[in-house]
Amino acid sequence: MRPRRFRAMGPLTGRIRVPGDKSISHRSIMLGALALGETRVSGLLEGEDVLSTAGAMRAMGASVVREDNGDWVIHGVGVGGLLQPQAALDMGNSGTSTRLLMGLVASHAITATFVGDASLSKRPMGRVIEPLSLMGAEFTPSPGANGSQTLPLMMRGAAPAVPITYRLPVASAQVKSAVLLAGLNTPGITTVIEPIPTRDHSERMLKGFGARLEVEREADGTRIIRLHGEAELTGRRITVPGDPSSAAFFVVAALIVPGSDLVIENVGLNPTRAALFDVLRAMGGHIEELDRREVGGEPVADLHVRHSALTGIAVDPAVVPSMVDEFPILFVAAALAKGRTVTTGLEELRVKESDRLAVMHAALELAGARVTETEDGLMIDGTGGEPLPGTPEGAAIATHLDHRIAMSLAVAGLASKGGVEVDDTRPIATSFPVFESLLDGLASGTARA
Ligand SMILES: O=C(O)C1=C[C@@H](OP(=O)(O)O)[C@@H](O)[C@H](O)C1
Ligand SMILES: C=C(OP(=O)(O)O)C(=O)O
Repeated sequence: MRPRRFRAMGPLTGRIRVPGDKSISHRSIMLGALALGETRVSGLLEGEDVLSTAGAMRAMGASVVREDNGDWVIHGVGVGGLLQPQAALDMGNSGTSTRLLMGLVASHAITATFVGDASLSKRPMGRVIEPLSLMGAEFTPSPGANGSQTLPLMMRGAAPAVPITYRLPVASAQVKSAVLLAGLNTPGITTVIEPIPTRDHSERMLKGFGARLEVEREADGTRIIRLHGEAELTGRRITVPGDPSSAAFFVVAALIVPGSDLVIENVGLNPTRAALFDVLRAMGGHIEELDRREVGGEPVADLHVRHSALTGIAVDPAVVPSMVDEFPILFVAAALAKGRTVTTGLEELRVKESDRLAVMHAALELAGARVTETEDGLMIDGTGGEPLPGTPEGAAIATHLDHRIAMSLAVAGLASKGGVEVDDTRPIATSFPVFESLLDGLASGTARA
């Protein structure tokens, strides 16, 4: 464990840049590993989750190499060409690696065992086991596994796999992507019906690599995604935009720390990801988009954020999929806002790296905030801008191997009287390895002015 007390510091000013998007980084490596020829990725997130994906793709035959200039170069095996891994695939803390790679393995004639850390080993895999079994894959729980739907799991892919039409029972980009990736090496057309739109990086990137994929939108917003199987993918150049889910921590920090005036450069603003910024604006946050442009086929802007007086709101549950990872940090903003913030429709937060409703409830209360937990959300009565008391001496926030809990409470510490003690900062490296150095740079005034 690596504990740390995060304390109030001066205003956040200057310009920073956050690392590459985690979702796009995973997919760059996976699709590059299935393509023919070279894929060159700049701005790849070098977080532990993405490195788990890189390790697995190497174990299945792809060459994945980091060059001295920071670019990552991938030489793929071609769709259908994945090799039998010689050892269990260690997915660490990463749900995205696990579920998407299960999709890839499902339509190859190979057997793979997936293992993960204590957090990942509790997360539900039934949601991918169901559609991938319909496609022909077979799953065997390892002896001693806790039930049949959690890691460790052994799976045997099917070749040829069976194309399916699958309606997503849960709004999940990971499940959608698992089925689409399995469809790549499946004869015929694999169809995913998505009643509630989720992040669309897989669709954008599959097309970019040359797959035939069509998206139809129905009047009620349902998306029907059809992927033509036995695809041929061709290597390409990818520039990964900055991760909005990482930028979120510094956006909220600048909003709640008096005097702050911060520019966060190169933030991905794909509409299926960016709802947090709209919610914070509706709460009174000054967040301005500068120089809107396209990077790697994704909308990007620099965000100019200034300290703001926030007001609590009721968050529309319709936006949940487009900010699903941002609720822990939104809860921190709510704890500093004037009045009550009400969130609903957040059942999925209970099956992330931790139960993010229960853990944020306990964490914010320990830091002195007023929080009520419901079945599907939190209600938070904010301080109206007054700093939180902070965690008492000798008590620490339990982060439960969840990077977003650790970073959210670190930000809460910046707006506290006595500081917030986080029990373990190590999980931060899964998605945002330079989080603490960026924060410390801002505190010491070394961020670029
Ligand atoms: O597809 C992806 O890259 C992701 C999808 C989301 O998960 P779900 O699909 O389980 O909601 C998100 O929470 C995760 O951080 C990344
Ligand atoms: C839920 C997350 O990631 P994953 O599902 O890939 O572990 C996250 O990064 O917040």
